[in-house]
Amino acid sequence: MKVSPPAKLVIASRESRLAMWQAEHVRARLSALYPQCSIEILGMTTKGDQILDRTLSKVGGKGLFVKELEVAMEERRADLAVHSLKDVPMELPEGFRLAAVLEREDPRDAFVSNDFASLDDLPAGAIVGTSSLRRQALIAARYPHLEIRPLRGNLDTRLGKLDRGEYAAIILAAAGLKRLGLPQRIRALIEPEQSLPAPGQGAMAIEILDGRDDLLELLAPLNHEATAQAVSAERTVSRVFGGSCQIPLAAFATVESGAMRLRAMVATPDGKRIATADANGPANAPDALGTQIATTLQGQGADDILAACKAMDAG
Ligand SMILES: NCc1[nH]cc(CCC(=O)O)c1CC(=O)O
Repeated sequence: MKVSPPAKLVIASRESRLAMWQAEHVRARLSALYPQCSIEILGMTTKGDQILDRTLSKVGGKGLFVKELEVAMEERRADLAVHSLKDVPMELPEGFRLAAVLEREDPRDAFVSNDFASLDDLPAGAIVGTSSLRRQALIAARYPHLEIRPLRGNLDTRLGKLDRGEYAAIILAAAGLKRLGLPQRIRALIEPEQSLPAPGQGAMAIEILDGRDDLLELLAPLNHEATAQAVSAERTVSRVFGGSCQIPLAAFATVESGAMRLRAMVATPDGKRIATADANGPANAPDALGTQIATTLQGQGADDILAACKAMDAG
């Protein structure tokens, strides 16, 4: 069936350079599919972008990056919103849904430094910047001699702090650096075996108002089935453990010829206690595999680990 697009579509996006790149990417793909449709990008600042001084988890979490965009869709100032899936809450607010998940970029974490080639090369006491509890726990577990300090802000801000010498090295998502045309900043890619990615890392998602079935059809060609299956399993794991970014949690799925491999991890922020799980299943039943992995993690004491995280957070 031939889809007929409206005369005009508006994409809501955060204003960071990465968010704008992603919105522009979606705009270009939609323009190629629907050349007669005029597509605009509505850039906006979210609360999450404004809060740079506190741990995000303490002030409201991932929802802070998407709320303003959702309001724009509710008020019909925008038709769709483009997000880094990693920043999208596990449960969307009522009235919204994901319409498409785009093919994943490199899901790995990247080691970025001006003076050192890899984590292995850092001397004792070297300062590593990351505000991700997942990255913090994984580094603390393998490199207890390094000092981890918070690092917030958009990618350019973070790179600026590294370049001013505030850190010996920082850890960033490879996907963001590649999209911004900064792959040369990556000194080493950290394999999933060493640093298991966060749920959804490297994937973009398009969110719409529930009920905009006109858009669903229009956006369907942008959906990448294997990526959608993988991130669905990853997000199920996160959902089982409360879906917050207050706990160090990783979940990473790969799909090949209809088969999925899902790996997941929960840890205490100091990396002293870690539960891991690794399982295979059919790619077309991602939620079942996600639930199964979560159960395995629970069998390894994940709930204890989470209780310990909460106790540390309160203390
Ligand atoms: N937490 C912020 C965030 N959300 C998405 C990305 C990068 C792109 C992606 O993972 O899709 C980043 C930066 C980072 O983690 O370094």
